[in-house]
Amino acid sequence: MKIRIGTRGSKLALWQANHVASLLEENGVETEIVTISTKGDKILNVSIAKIGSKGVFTEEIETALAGGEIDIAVHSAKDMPSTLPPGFTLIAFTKRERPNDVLISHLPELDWEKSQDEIIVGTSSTRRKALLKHYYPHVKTVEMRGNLQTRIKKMQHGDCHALLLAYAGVNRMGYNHMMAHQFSSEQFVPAVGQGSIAIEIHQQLPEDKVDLVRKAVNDRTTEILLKAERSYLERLQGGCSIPAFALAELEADQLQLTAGIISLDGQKMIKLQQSDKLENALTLGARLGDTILSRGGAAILKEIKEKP
Ligand SMILES: NCc1[nH]cc(CCC(=O)O)c1CC(=O)O
Repeated sequence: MKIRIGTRGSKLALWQANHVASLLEENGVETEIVTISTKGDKILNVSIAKIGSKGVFTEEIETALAGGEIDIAVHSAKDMPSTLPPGFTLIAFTKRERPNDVLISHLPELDWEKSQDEIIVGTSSTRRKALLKHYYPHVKTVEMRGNLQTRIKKMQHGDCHALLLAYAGVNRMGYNHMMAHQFSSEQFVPAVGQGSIAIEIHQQLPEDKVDLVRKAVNDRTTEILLKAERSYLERLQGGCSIPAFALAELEADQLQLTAGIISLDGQKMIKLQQSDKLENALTLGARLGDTILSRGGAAILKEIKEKP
């Protein structure tokens, strides 16, 4: 049997698609990679938060899934909205690697925490901007869009001193030598799904192909962790553009979910932790979402929506 894999064309996306292809091929499945360009790839001069619509990196790929041109789509789990359009589901998640954020810089002498000088960090993530304002108010941020390679070029041209990125992407692209600082996931709680790769399908995909893909690609533990995180995000009714964060971890045989939301100016942060049994991943996420909404989260979301 052959599985046609749809992906965006950035180097990170292609790395991820190739990773999934090798997992399938190790299981004796033939693969073909089909590259698809999305709105998020084409519009580079506007921040994702401003493009506004959910799924800016997924729409064209979903059209190909629905049309049967591809069997599965490979995405960074983080880029997937909590609610997919009707007919689409995520059927597998690769084993999550380190979920934390890192600072990378081309300046070897950058001692970023001690520096008395003004430091400019490139990022377009509302979560990262707000967390920087919260913990490191002396740091300035500049908008930074485009794929990793484009961002690094912009940094080297002087747009910023450092970039705030996911460890996973930096590691996949081989930029570890530029890491200037690693944030702990307790301080900079990651975005929902960060560090894992998700497989999306349209419901028309035959059962035997679904089983094959799940068997070769899915990591059961990661799937449970992301279920809890995504259920939290769903309660907040947000995609990757709201400054929310969540990280689920296994503690003994319990699921521990740390989640929250932060105002865009970094002033108000709500961050809570709850635990439950593994089989209650969905209700854990939903319950923590409700708690966070009622303890000020709803007000923060309202403020963000009303911001011109
Ligand atoms: N929004 C872009 C995006 N989507 C996934 C990753 C990194 C890889 C991952 O989290 O799995 C990145 C880049 C970044 O945030 O640094």
